[in-house]
Amino acid sequence: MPGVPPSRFAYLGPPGSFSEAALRRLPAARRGTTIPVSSIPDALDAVRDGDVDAALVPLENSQEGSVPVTLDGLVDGAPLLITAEVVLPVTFVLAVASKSTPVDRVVSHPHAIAQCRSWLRRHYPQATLGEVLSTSAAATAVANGTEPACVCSPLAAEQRGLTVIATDVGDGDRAATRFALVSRPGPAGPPTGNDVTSLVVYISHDKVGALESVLTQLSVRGVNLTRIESRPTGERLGRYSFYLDCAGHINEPGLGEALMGLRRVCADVRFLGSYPRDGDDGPVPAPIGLARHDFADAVTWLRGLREAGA
Ligand SMILES: O=C(O)C(=O)Cc1ccccc1
Repeated sequence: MPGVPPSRFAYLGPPGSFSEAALRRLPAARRGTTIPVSSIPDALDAVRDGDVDAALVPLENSQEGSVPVTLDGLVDGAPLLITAEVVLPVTFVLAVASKSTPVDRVVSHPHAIAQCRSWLRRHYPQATLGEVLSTSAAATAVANGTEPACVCSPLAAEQRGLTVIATDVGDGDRAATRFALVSRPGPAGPPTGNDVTSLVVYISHDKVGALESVLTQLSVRGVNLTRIESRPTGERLGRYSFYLDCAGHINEPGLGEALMGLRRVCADVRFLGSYPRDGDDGPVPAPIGLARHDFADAVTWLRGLREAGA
C-alpha cells in the first residue's frame, strides 16, 4: 500500500547477527516486527513474495568488498529498490562452547572468515575454516556442539552462553559493513542533499568505449561515482554488468539527466534506488556550472527560449 511505512522486516538471522544489529539502527524497524530468515536470497524472496515489507541485507564491507549473493539477488528476479542504507562498524570475537575445546576448526559467514583470516592463520594455523550462512548461525552451531569454534559478534556469543577466547580478531581496525534496506518498488523518498543512487548498467560489449561513455554521462552532469563493481551476467564468459553507486538523488536534475543519458547509451539500466547516505562522508562540491541551481537556471532559460524566443 503506497504511503504506509514498512512494519515487517526480514533480516539474515538467527538473532545476534550483524544484520539484526544494523536493522535495529532504523527507527521504523525498532517500532515494527523483525523476522530472522536463514539466507540472503530468502530475505529478498520474502520481500518479493509480500511476506514482509522490507529486508535488511549486507551489501559490502571494508575488507572484502561486495557481497556477491546480495548484488546478484538484487538483479535476478522481480525488481526491488533500496530505500535506506546502514553502515555498521563490526568487531569479531572467537568463541567456543567451553574453554577446553580444541580450536581445530572455525566457522562463520564467508565475509567474517575473510575479515579474520590473517588473525586466524597467525593464532590457529592448524585450524580449518568453514563457511555457514551467518555469524549468528555459526554461534548456534557452536552452542549445539555441531562445530568447535566460531567467529561472531560479541552479542551472538553472549546470547548463547559461549566462552569468548579472543576479542577483536578482525584484520582491520576500522572494519565496517554497509547494509541495504530493500523494498518492493515505489516512489523514492525526498532528496536529503546527501543521497546515494544505485544502478546496474549493461553495456554493449561490441562498442569501443562503451564503459567510458557510461562514466561520461555521469561526469558531464557533475555526478560523483562512489562505487563501481563488475559482475558476470551469467550469459557467457566475458559478459559483465556494472554496479554503480552515484552521489545524488533521482529527483535532482543532474542525476535525472544522467539517468536519461545512460538509458540512451546502455543496452539496459536497472535503477536500484535513491536513498540517504549513512556515515560521515558529505557530498563533494559540484564542479562549476553543475550545481543544482545551475541545472534549474538552465531549465528556466530553455523554457523561456522555447516559449518567447528570449
Ligand atoms: O552473518 C552476519 O551476522 C551478517 O549479518 C552478515 C555479515 C557477516 C560479516 C560481516 C558483516 C555482516
